Amino acid sequence: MLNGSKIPATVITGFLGAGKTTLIRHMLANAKGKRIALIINEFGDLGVDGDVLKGCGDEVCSEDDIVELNNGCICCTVADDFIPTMEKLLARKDRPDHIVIETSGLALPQPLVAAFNWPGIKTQVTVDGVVTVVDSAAVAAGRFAHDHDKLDAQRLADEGLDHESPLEELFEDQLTAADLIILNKADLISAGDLEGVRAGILGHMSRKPVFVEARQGEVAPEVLLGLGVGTEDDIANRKSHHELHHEDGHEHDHDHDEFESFVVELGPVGDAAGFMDGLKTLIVSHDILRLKGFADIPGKPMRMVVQAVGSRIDTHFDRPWGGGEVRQTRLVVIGLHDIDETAIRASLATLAG
Ligand SMILES: Nc1nc2c(ncn2[C@@H]2O[C@H](COP(=O)(O)OP(=O)(O)OP(=O)(O)O)[C@@H](O)[C@H]2O)c(=O)[nH]1
Repeated sequence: MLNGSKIPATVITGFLGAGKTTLIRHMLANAKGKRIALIINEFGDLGVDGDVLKGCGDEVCSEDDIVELNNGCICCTVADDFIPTMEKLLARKDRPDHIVIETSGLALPQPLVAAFNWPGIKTQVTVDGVVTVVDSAAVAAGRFAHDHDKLDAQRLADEGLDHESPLEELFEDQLTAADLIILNKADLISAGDLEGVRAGILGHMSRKPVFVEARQGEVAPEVLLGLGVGTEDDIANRKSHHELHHEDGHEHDHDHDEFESFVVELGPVGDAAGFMDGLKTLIVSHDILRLKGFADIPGKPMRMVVQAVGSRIDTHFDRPWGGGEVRQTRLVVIGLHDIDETAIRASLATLAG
């Protein structure tokens, strides 16, 4: 098959809460009839992103076109999950015009992009480009720069491990793979700080990808789709820390054991405002990296979406609870491996009342 007739696939990566789902929602709402298939991978097993996207009501994102892979990070389940999913997608009679893959915020894009070199895939699909979404406000606040001193000390003591924090390493690996970098959340910082973020990223890179600034993931689909890079042919030049480490002869599996996630199920939240205040304190005191899900607020016909990235919390009511649907509060919590799950569960139960 000629290159021109391959289906283009865009890989959207970026750390937890950077704005990947927001970017995809905006893209779908503005896709102008282009038939897009979505593959969504999440670290926590609650499937919030898929649910948010299915709830958007756009014609281009019918439920049939959304495949959720919630069985761990896509980079570790390429052979078992991703390849079979792609094969099924390609076997469909109504093949999509474009495939968009949202990786989990903890995934390394490299193994996923490399999978496009698998024989059954390479002849039919090409990676149009890797888009890395950056939470510019979090970068400006130093979120990815040596902020986990305890863990760093541990790693420094262990000769077998890299000497960077897991957040910093992952952030760099996701940038290393990028063809296009979206400096998202530009609304939260000054123009000067945004310039600082751009310069800081550029200073760490040997390649020079394209940068686009964004607010609320608002990037025109023509900018995101149609990069035409064929990234699978260049992925060997964009190695992750993990791959470089292996080349040095170290045996250290990339298995996400530096991060932990769990789902908390609660009853109705009596005092929504008090709950959010308490949540903010809890997030800071336990260094929760990401918390998201849905809450049942008594007296409200709609379910409330809860989105926390660091101590920033957004809430909104997205849709009415369905007729046969059990009203329930369900939150996924993600943190570093030593996160105190028992204490967090107990505090959340107390806060919900
Ligand atoms: N202020 C501001 N908030 C944003 C922007 N983009 C996204 N958000 C908010 O950030 C939160 C996380 O956004 P998501 O799109 O869910 O992020 P994500 O990268 O898909 O998150 P994970 O899949 O959990 O890694 C949500 O509350 C969004 O509304 C932005 O440009 N500015």
